[in-house]
Amino acid sequence: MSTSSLSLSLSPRSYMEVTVSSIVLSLALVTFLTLVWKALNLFWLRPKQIERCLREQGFKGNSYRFLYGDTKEFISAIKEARSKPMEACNDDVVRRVMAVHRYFVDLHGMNYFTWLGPTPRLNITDPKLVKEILSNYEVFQKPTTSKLLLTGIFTYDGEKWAKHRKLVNPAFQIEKLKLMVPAMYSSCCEMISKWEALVYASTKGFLPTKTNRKVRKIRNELGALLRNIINKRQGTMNGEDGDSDLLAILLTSNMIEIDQGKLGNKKSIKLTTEEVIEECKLFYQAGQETTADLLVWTMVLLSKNQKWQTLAREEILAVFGNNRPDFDKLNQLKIVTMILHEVMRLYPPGSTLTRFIHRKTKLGGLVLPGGVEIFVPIMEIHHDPDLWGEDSKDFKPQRFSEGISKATKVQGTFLPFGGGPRICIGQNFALVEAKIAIAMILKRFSFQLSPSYVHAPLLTVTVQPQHGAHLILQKLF
Ligand code: HEM
Repeated sequence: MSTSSLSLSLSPRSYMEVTVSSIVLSLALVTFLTLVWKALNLFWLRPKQIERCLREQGFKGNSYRFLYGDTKEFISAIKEARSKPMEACNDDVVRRVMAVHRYFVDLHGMNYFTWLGPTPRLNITDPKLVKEILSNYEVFQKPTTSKLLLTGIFTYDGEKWAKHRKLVNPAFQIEKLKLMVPAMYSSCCEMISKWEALVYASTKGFLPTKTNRKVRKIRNELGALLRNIINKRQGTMNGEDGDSDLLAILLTSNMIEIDQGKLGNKKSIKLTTEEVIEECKLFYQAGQETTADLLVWTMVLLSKNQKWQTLAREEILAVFGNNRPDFDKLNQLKIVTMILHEVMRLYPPGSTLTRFIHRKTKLGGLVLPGGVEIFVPIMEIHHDPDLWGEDSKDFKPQRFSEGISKATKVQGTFLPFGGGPRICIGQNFALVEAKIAIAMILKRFSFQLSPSYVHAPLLTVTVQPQHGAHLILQKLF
């Protein structure tokens, strides 16, 4: 039978069915091949292309391995750090806290890149480049990984971030912070009363000690401080009207007027109540751990350096006497401020900053391909002897005696709160809270490390003492 006689024998209907099914088949094949191509591009060709580009610009790193990247190295470096005592890290805090980073520095030098699966992560420590990254928030955006953990202004980008930041800013202005001092004070009072009760209990035989001492694992209570302050209905505590907690202030002060342009019309915008609550939840997450860490490391370092503990206490007594800490006098706490800065230099609660570039970007003399994550190791920068001097690993608050700018050889290298337009919105809040807490603690107690304390700083989300902070508190009067 000839072909022409076969085609003639098909009815128009069955001819259409053959055509439709072949179109469907072809479409399915094209879709499948497109997906395969996309996957191949995403998981192989693109990473390899980026790798070539980074090597051409002088960066070193492992060759990209399909899908895994450097995952195995990440896991084993973290495991090893957790299991080792500080002495095994040559007493180098950075080596223990930033184990993965140091592993790659040892392997490739400071200009290295690693692979988070198929995403390359580029280490940048040059202060000029860091400044450029932090200033240009529209190009250097927050990576998706950070968006998995948090929501709110911490993770937004572009216009949404700008709008939220503008609306939330007023709640953190000095005038508003002043209103929060009573809430901070009463939260600290609650914590200190608890500690006093425990110390008192120990003298009644609760702990078989002769003096009124008690070993406290203090970090959890310090963490609870911020929880109270964010939503503590102060009401009329000091004869003041209204609420003075952060949530209330945010709800009442989050309205701004924006100019509509030519006609000079003004339009008011504000966050919805849900958005305000969302932001407050973020403040718990972003502020609680970080501030607790600042306080806990301050107590650990003041325990190790009794001279500074005494100096700080003397200053606090000279400034406040028997009165409760008040906002205007907090500025007079020069020694306490130096101590807090030095603690955040050595143990920055957020030890790294990360950004993501979506498209080809110029950075200093480099041209980086899109799809690269940038990694700024704050703790490494804070411990760099070229920036801070040969004594960079030592606790020396006096380096901040003439302010931050004179403490370092290169400006912009003290980054506990990040930098640029996205600098920590809660930095003044955190410092006021920390000063009040430290002032109240130092007035009531002296403290030292317990023999059971093991110095083991570790990076979880923030830099924390792996086995807790075991301190012996002694009531002063
Ligand atoms: C010692 C305490 C604190 C430290 C060390 C700290 C550190 C930081 C750092 C390093 C950043 C920048 C992150 C980045 O650029 O990727 C940041 C941002 C932020 N922090 Fe803090 N923080 C502290 C306390 C607080 C507190 C108490 C709050 C709120 C009550 C807060 C709220 C925020 C928010 C909302 C952002 C995002 C700002 C934005 O992207 O515009 N932080 N913080």
